[in-house]
Amino acid sequence: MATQKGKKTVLKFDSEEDVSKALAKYTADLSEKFIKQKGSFTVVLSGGSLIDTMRKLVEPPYKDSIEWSKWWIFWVDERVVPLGHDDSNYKLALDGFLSKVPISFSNIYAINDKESPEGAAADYEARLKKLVESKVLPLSAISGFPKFDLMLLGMGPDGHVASLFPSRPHRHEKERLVTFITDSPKPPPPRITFTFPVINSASEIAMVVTGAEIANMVDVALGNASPPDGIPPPCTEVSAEEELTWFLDKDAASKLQTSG
Ligand SMILES: O=C(O)[C@H](O)[C@@H](O)[C@H](O)[C@H](O)COP(=O)(O)O
Repeated sequence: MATQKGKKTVLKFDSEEDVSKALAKYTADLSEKFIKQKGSFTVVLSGGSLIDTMRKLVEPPYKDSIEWSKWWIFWVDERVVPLGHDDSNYKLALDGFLSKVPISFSNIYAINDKESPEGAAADYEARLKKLVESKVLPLSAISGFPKFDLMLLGMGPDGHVASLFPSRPHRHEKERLVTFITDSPKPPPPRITFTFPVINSASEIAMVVTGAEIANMVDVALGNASPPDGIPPPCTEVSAEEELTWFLDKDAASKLQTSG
């Protein structure tokens, strides 16, 4: 069984606008590569500022050049609220991205918003397992967990990624694909989230991080500084099977050494 993990690249840009441009090109290039390789492109979204930073992807030239019909969309985490609620990551992505491009509705994996957090996590996991059976999602030869082509992640100032928070034990979940939380420190409290075994089985991961308030945690995440409480936060655990690429604007990168 293969055991090799992928590489890490840190890209720094002068502005958030430049991050947005580079992220669009990166995503479009990966879309082309994976569709050529395997006929589909599985993309996992986050909530937060990511969707706004993806705005250049739905503009020319990418809007017209990407083979949107081959895309499959998932969420690395979702707030357990009705899909039409302003807190919903699905609604955020629908309004800012998905409604602007011709991705097949049946390829968009929103959560079941009629379920409890526990039920929604179990339901999402069961649907992922069906996609493994139908060969839409391969299994990682390294971990044995489903392997997505691209995960687009944000990070909180406390070092959380997805809805895996520093002070919550579910960040250590090693068996489940999807777990849940009812007391998220970032509102709203009820959420479901992919677990680290699934996140770290992705071929490619983009960590998209902008703004000065996150600069100290970027320094910790990249191993240049110790965490304030001595406990490595979730962002330090992220790795991809092929490549983890950090997209930072000048403000987010402001605490890094020039060599970082
Ligand atoms: O549902 C969520 O809250 C997100 O998926 C979450 O994990 C987000 O990515 C980070 O909190 C960063 O958020 P910002 O990009 O807004 O800072």
